[in-house]
Parts: sequence; C-alpha cells; structure tokens
Amino acid sequence: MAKILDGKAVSQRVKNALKDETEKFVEKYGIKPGLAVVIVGDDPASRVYVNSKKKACAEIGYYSEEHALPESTTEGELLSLVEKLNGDEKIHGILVQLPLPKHINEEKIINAINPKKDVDAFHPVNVGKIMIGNFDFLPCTPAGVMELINEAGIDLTGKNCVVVGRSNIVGKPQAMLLLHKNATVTICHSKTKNIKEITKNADVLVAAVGRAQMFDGDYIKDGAVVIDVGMNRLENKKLVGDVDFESAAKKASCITPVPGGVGPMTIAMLMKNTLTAAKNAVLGK
Ligand SMILES: Nc1nc2c(c(=O)[nH]1)N[C@@H](CN(C=O)c1ccc(C(=O)N[C@@H](CCC(=O)O)C(=O)O)cc1)CN2
Repeated sequence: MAKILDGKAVSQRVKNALKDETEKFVEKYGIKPGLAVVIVGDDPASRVYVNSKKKACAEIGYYSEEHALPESTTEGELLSLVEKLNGDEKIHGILVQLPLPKHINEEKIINAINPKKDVDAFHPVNVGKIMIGNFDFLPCTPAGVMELINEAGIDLTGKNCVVVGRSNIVGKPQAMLLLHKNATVTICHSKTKNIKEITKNADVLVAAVGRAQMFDGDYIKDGAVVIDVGMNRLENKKLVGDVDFESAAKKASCITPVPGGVGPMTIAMLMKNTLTAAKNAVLGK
C-alpha cells in the first residue's frame, strides 16, 4: 500500500513555523502582515476556501480583511476596490477568489493587482519571474505540491513527471516548478492522444483536470508518486479528486488523498506568500 502524503499535517507544520516567524516580524517592525481576501458572489466552494484563508490568518497572527461583494458587482467596481487595496499600507497581500462571475474579466482584475501584493502569483510579472526562476511568490497550489514532494524526501532529478492539465493556476506553473527541480516534464491536456500510455510511464503524476476519479490504477506506473489536485463534488456530496484513490494506491509508492492532501497546502502556501509580501514591503523591495 502506498504511503499517504498528509497535506493536513504538513500544512500545519508550515503554519506553525510561519506563526513563530510572524511573532518575530511583529516584534521587530510593529506591524502585522495583512491579507485582503475578495470574494464576489456566493459560490459555496469559494466561501469555504475564503473562510479557511481567514481562519489561517487568525491562527498565524496576520491582519485580514474580507471584502464580500454581491454577484451583481461590476468589473469597474471590482477594479476600484483592487486599486484601493493596492494603496492600503495595512494590506501586503491581495487575493481575489476565483472563479469570478462570468461578466467580470478575470485577466483584467489579476492584471490590476500590484505585483508586489499578488500573493497568488497570477500577475504576468510574477508569472514571468517564475519562468526565469527568480521569483518572490509561487502560485499556492503548485507550491504546495512541491512542498509535499520535498517533505517526502523525493528527489525529482531526471524523473519523468507528467502533469495532466494546463490551467494558468495549476498545470502550467506546476510543470515549470518541476522543471526547476531538474525533472523531465510532460504536460497532457484534453487534446492529448493516449493519455494512459503517457501517464503509465510517469515516475510522478500530477492530476489536475477536474474529472472525478479519472485516474485509476491502469494509469499508474508501479511505484509512482501520485499527486491529486482535483476537487470534485459527487452527486452524493462526497468530495473526490481526479484520482481513483483506492485503485491508484495499490500501484503508487506515495499518494495524496482528497480531502487532506493538496488543498490544505494551498492555504499554507498563501500564508507563506503573505509573510514574504510583508517582509518585502518593510524592506522597500
Ligand atoms: N485566487 C485563487 N482562487 C482559487 C485558488 C487559488 O489558489 N487562488 N485555488 C482554488 C481554490 N482554493 C483556494 O482558493 C482551495 C481549494 C481547496 C482547498 C482545501 O483545503 N480543500 C480541502 C477540502 C475543502 C472542502 O471540504 O471543500 C481539502 O482538500 O482537504 C483550499 C483552497 C480555486 N480558486
């Protein structure tokens, strides 16, 4: 049976370390790292994630603000709020919860966030920095995946890593971070032919397609590391990933569960980025 990569436990360790660092930061500079979380509309999943972010801020000792706006908010109104937060000294990190309602252009909103406060690392300036390998922030989910792999003591050098999914939030940056660790990386997507043939050769598989339990044991190489980024709610309300856990765990050497795998790491990495943003602000970086 595979070793379970416990995101809940690892994220708690990360948050504990951040709490200690934050105490020292507050003592030295007399200010708290500040995060503004913006949510538009009432998507129930987004509400859960925003609540988790606020809870983590309180746990670590950050200042946090929630800006909950109605579904009817216009793009202009949201841009004005982002502009206000860009100029607010108490706020070091700005996070606009995605997805946004259809009538708001996500790209426009992301581009309006000051890159220094872009704790999601979605702004083109930060995306470019990640590409070069000289970055301030990493996007939270891919960074969380890397932390889990690192915690498990897995060396990625020369490993055949397959990322399934090519979103700007997960798939693309994930591939880049694996590449930075000297892995040989393949990205698969909806138009890829014979996905199974490709994943069956993966030493590390990162599944990020948003299709419930798509990857069963037939997709997995013996001894592979299987990372499940999927978050799918079944009709019976059960939360499952993109990986068929029971079946895949019989083949894998290490595997992340859903819930309790990558999800909690996403929040921990956001907290790490927020402290980085605050440190950079006090150092005038
Ligand atoms: N602005 C952003 N929007 C979104 C991001 C993001 O990184 N930035 N990522 C996702 C959602 N997300 C964070 O916002 C997120 C997803 C899942 C979890 C999590 O802890 N999941 C739990 C289960 C929670 C549940 O019961 O529903 C787990 O896996 O154990 C945290 C954050 C999209 N939007």
